[in-house]
Amino acid sequence: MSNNEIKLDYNNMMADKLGKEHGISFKEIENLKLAAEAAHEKITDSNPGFMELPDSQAEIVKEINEFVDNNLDKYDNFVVLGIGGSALGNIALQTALNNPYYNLNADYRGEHPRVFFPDNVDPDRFKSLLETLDLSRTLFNVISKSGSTAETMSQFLIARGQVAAELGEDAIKDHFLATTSKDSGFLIEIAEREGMPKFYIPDNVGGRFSVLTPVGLVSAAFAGIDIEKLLAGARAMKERTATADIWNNPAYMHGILQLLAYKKGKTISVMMPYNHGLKDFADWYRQLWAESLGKEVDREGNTVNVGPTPVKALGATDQHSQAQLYMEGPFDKLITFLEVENHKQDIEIPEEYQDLDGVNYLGGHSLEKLINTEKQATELALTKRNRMNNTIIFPELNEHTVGQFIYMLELETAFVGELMNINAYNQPGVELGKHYTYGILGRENYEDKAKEFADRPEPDSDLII
Ligand SMILES: O=P(O)(O)OC[C@H]1O[C@](O)(CO)[C@@H](O)[C@@H]1O
Repeated sequence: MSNNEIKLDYNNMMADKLGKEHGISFKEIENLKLAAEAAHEKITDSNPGFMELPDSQAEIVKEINEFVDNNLDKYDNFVVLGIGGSALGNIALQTALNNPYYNLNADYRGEHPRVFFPDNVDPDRFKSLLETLDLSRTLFNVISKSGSTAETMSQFLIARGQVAAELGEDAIKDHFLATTSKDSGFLIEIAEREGMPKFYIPDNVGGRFSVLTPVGLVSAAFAGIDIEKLLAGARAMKERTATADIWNNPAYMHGILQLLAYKKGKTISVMMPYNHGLKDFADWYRQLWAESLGKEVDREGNTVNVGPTPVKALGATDQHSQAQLYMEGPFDKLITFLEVENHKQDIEIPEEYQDLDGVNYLGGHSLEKLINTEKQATELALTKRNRMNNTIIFPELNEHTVGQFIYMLELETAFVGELMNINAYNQPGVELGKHYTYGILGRENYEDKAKEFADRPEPDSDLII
């Protein structure tokens, strides 16, 4: 096992640690062996688009790196306009792999631009960003697979309007690039009309599985992240997880444990990194898990209404916010810790106040020692209370380990989808709310939704207090 390999420690999921009621037996895992083999076969046969990415991106990586090299000196700011799968992976990569103060400190950035992910359509947040940036030194990457997401297209229209007003219509092509489907949606049409540079999202890769396509790779490369190493990490995990042998496949084993936990009533899957750099990967995981596995019907069309609820937490911060609930509340959670053995930097706690025993024990330790000890202490405390927990261990946080992690979680999601006999690649449940918005805002062909909204029952004022 190489030093740069992430590992799964699932000791604290097992019945010998947690007791029969709350733990999992080897037999329960073994009983899923045949189902796992069948799921493995289905996945390998259908070969979902995300599985090809570690091997198929060499050309596009070259193209992205060339584009970045040719454009670095033109921009001080790089802004991602996108939401959901078109933003979360980008944010997670930036938080995990660049210095936390990258945007504030030119020494950390070198020749690379500041990066911004407005993500939401909160007017205060977006207007303030545009007021803050020098638009003549800003490149916007408009990312939308469908090319029609209301939030992203609104952000684009506003930013486009301001660039055109300040710098002229001819400047649009120099300040916007489009990352979208090659053959469908409105964004590709706009990009062509404007002469904007374009990167394509493969049709067979869904938004939440797309961080290793230009969706995540372009902003990462602009921010100085080594995208070849990222893909090499994904490739290493792809090789490791090519086996149907659940005992040697961390993606499948984590998936099986999550499924067994769900069946035992632990319907909440908490991801809790003890490393601030991984906090936005817990957010990325939330979308991946929720949209993929939260489904009304199974593959045969039977109503099943299934799906674990993914929750993000952060150690040590949430020890002072959530730990009470995790320790003593309902037995409805499985906690996956993310631990980084060697942090990028460390800092020693000075030895002061030797006469104060509530403070003096800290001196001489480092913050890495403190945060990793707190993780181990929380892990033991939870285990003593028969609370399911397991850990994905990163030897270090770097492109290679992050690439492994992304691929592992994506494969795990696809695998659990197969075991649950649901389609993990669609998200029909998000449409109705979008359609009401279209109708209310006057989009053509959504008049029935506008009418349904207008005709909705008046709220009972007695119930508004
Ligand atoms: O990339 P797009 O098409 O703008 O979609 C953004 C997000 O919206 C969703 O379709 C949900 O509304 C997600 O699945 C997707 O990641």
